[in-house]
Amino acid sequence: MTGLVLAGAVADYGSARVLGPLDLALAPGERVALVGKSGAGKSTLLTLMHQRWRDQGVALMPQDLGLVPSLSVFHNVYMGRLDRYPWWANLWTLVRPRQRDVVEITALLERLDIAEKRWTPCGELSGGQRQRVAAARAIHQGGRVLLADEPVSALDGPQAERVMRALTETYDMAVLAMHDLELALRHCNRVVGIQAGSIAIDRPSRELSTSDLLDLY
Ligand SMILES: Nc1ncnc2c1ncn2[C@@H]1O[C@H](COP(=O)(O)OP(=O)(O)OP(=O)(O)O)[C@@H](O)[C@H]1O
Repeated sequence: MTGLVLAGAVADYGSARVLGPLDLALAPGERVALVGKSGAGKSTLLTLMHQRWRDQGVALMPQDLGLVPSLSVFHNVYMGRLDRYPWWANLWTLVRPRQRDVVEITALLERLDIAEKRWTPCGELSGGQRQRVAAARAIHQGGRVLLADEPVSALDGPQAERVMRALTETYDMAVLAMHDLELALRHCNRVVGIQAGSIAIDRPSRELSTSDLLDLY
């Protein structure tokens, strides 16, 4: 499997440059923690990666999660694979889900400790529960690379560990915007630190401690 390259990435809002120009290459096996203070440009960079790599098999877990509140947990997770099935199969699933999908999605929800809410509408879940559903949808989707914007920000310690493990076990390549530096260093093998729209640090996690990253904040 080959890697992915983002070259000459630039983002402007009006006349203000908020990111770049910057280059970033992602090699197979790399799980990158994107760190930096609020407003540094992490979400903007993830958005650019999503746009550039859209046809490369990208799963996106956005900061706002993008769930449909009126649909059940099961159906929101199912949506990760909507484009794999014909329209009539998707429509049928709304009314009568196929047993094999129910079994597969239930197993995934059990892994993320949210299976008991399988048929609950997402609009009736807590923030942490919704975040686990969005993680399950990203895992169910599959693909070459995961882009996730603060995927465990609403979860307590053990839940965050569980979700980070599930995400990084599923995807060979990933870029995850993270605020919890210890969690980032434990689950990602490369750290890219963003400061004022530029790359200030780009090193393997094993060479870093949380104190090395504090200058970014
Ligand atoms: N729609 C927008 N219009 C104008 N400026 C924007 C817009 N979206 C983001 N910005 C600006 O771009 C910069 C980078 O924002 P971005 O959301 O990428 O930061 P971030 O590092 O992801 O922050 P956080 O950790 O708070 O999510 C910020 O200065 C922000 O104010």
